[in-house]
Amino acid sequence: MTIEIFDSGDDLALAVSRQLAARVHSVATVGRTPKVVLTGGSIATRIYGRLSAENADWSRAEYWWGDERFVPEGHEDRNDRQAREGFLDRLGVPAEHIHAMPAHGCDLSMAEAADQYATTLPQDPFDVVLLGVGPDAHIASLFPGHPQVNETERLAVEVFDSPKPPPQRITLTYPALNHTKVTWFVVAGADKADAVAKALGGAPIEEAPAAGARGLEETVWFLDTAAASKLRR
Ligand SMILES: O=C1O[C@H](COP(=O)(O)O)[C@@H](O)[C@H](O)[C@H]1O
Repeated sequence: MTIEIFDSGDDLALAVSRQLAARVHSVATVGRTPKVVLTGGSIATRIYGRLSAENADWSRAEYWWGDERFVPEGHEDRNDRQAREGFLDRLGVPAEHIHAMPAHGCDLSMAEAADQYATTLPQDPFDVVLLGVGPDAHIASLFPGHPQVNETERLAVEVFDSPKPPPQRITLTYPALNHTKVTWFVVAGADKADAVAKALGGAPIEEAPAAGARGLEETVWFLDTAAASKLRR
């Protein structure tokens, strides 16, 4: 596990966008399809806004989400809308490479929608899972004290009572999130400092869900100085 600390959120976003471009390029160069799991959240907006400046064949990659808000398609709260507007649409990524989670109004119950999404996940590990972290140390829509953190069978599950609005969501679980070569946490801001300190300080997943995510080959915490400010040196 590695921690990289940057002077600002913008510096962090620049570094992550460059490293993601390099990763996508290196996977594509050996003839594989890069498989990337996207996150929602504030720092993700800054990262996505920079990706078009990086020279990678973004259209070769396929994209999934770690979690999604169960609101209608195109709703401003959708994590897929954030990524589509940030880079997927701008860079012309083909629709068949974009594996968005089902939306409210899709004729499936939330449980059915979660199970249906699980069928879209690849058999091989993801190449990169990006994870934002909330001030309560949640990742994706795995929240402290919620039963989804203890799910060991289903790869995607429904959440009816997210403490952060909107309450209805679908989230990947640890068995899916951790089926990845690389996990990159992306965290900026002083309001995340306690969460980062807890997750890296060995708190149980029930208290700090971020503590339970890791890559098979690499786990990196990209932090700005504010988010890193409560880490013990
Ligand atoms: O609701 C969510 O929150 C987290 C973190 O968001 P932030 O704005 O506090 O950075 C995000 O990782 C997750 O994907 C999203 O649905």
